[in-house]
Amino acid sequence: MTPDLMEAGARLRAAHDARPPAKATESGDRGASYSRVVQPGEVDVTHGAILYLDDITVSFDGFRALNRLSLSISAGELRCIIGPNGAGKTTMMDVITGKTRPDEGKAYFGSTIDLLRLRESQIAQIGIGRKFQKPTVYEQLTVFENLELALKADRRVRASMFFRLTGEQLDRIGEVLTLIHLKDSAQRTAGNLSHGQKQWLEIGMLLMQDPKLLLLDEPVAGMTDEETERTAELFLSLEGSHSLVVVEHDMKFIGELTQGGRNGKRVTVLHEGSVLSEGTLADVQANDKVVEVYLGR
Ligand SMILES: Nc1ncnc2c1ncn2[C@@H]1O[C@H](COP(=O)(O)OP(=O)(O)OP(=O)(O)O)[C@@H](O)[C@H]1O
Repeated sequence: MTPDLMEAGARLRAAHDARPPAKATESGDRGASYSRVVQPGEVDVTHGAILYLDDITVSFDGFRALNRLSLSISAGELRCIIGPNGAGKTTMMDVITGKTRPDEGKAYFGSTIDLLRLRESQIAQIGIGRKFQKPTVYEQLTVFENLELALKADRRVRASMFFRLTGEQLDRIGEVLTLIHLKDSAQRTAGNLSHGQKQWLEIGMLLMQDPKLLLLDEPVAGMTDEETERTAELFLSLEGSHSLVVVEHDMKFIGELTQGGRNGKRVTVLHEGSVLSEGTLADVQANDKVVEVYLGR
């Protein structure tokens, strides 16, 4: 590994650990009484749900960004979340990933892991990966190096200094390169990729950490039609082996996601911090309240 790569890894880890929660009102006292040891990769989905939010409320200076939000995502499900600007979609992701602490409610990963007792870095380690809207790849590194770095992101700096890729890990990088359509670009500098390719690379970096649940915030914003279609194919290929929550405004993309893959895919419409409607895309599009919210009637 090059010194540059080691430094980048150290910076990534330091930045990750240093990030404070936006609101830290309850993690300390709630966690103290009956904490459990979190084993990486261990999620109990025997009851079917991989994510369970119950009555979550988040207030900012008295304004309820989330208002008693309840939502359940099944293991292996691909769930689309839509909603007008300000509906609370980003705040919901922030609660799941530990960036924002709710005032009230419960958030469970599987049936046993209480997310509200974990720090942001712990939540990432137990298998919840988040893709933000803007791609944040290492522009000066190659595509391959970005994926290699993602493998090491959860290692301590000292361990990563002596880290060598095993054959299995090389195979995994190869698999991910194929999945994200960047096999032929492995040695290209990430800064030279198109916007869509950078988005795929970042999704690939998440996949390197083998998340059980992927949270994807407006993944196709700024993509061409062809890139959007390929992204839908990619997500559909992950359905089943991963659980995906996709927040998106692009209804054509939502249409592609709901028509492909498993049948009966559900769409959740958020409005004013709560679930306004949930069902198939046809169900929610036919719902009068949804039409009213979107068309302002
Ligand atoms: N840190 C904050 N302080 C004050 N208000 C906030 C904060 N974060 C979010 N809000 C408000 O909470 C509401 C929900 O915001 P949020 O970003 O979750 O909505 P969204 O559905 O993701 O919107 P968009 O589709 O525009 O990204 C908005 O009215 C927003 O202004």
